[in-house]
Amino acid sequence: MHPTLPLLLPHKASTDANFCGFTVPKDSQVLVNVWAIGRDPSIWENPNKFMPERFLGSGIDVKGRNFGLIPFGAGRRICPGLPLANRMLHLMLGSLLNAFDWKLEGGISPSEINMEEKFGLSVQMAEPLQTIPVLVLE
Ligand code: HEM
Repeated sequence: MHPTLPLLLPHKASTDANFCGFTVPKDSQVLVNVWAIGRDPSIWENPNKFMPERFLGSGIDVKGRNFGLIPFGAGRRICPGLPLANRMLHLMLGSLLNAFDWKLEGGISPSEINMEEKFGLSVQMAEPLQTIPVLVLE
């Protein structure tokens, strides 16, 4: 899993809270490590493997109902742009795949793509993906 914001946005506890036996004092800053949740082998089989087909028929989505996968957060502060992002991503990806045939620069095969990540406030590919679009739709 490759969440855009590996620690979501900083949250603050509005009251003292008990979380899995730990006391979270009022006013603590709380960071949710969704990157680590996505790499937890007790939740995901082969967590480091890029396997989008793992979600086929699983019923798991990114809408904040499955806490193993919350790239948009969850609860009251869930990303309000989720419905827009969800529509735009499908539209953009569908249009790009429909209009172009994609080749990898240097003639490398898809399995050779370096999926390592570079960390910051957001996660990026350590080695940017270099692709060559070949127009198939006039
Ligand atoms: C793929 C695209 C996007 C991803 C992965 C994403 C992810 C996130 C995440 C992880 C948060 C923090 C949630 C939390 O801390 O619990 C967030 C908050 C937010 N996002 Fe997005 N977002 C995306 C697109 C958008 C778009 C398109 C908009 C606006 C049009 C938007 C507006 C916001 C706003 C305003 C917040 C702050 C909400 C709050 O703090 O109450 N996001 N987003």
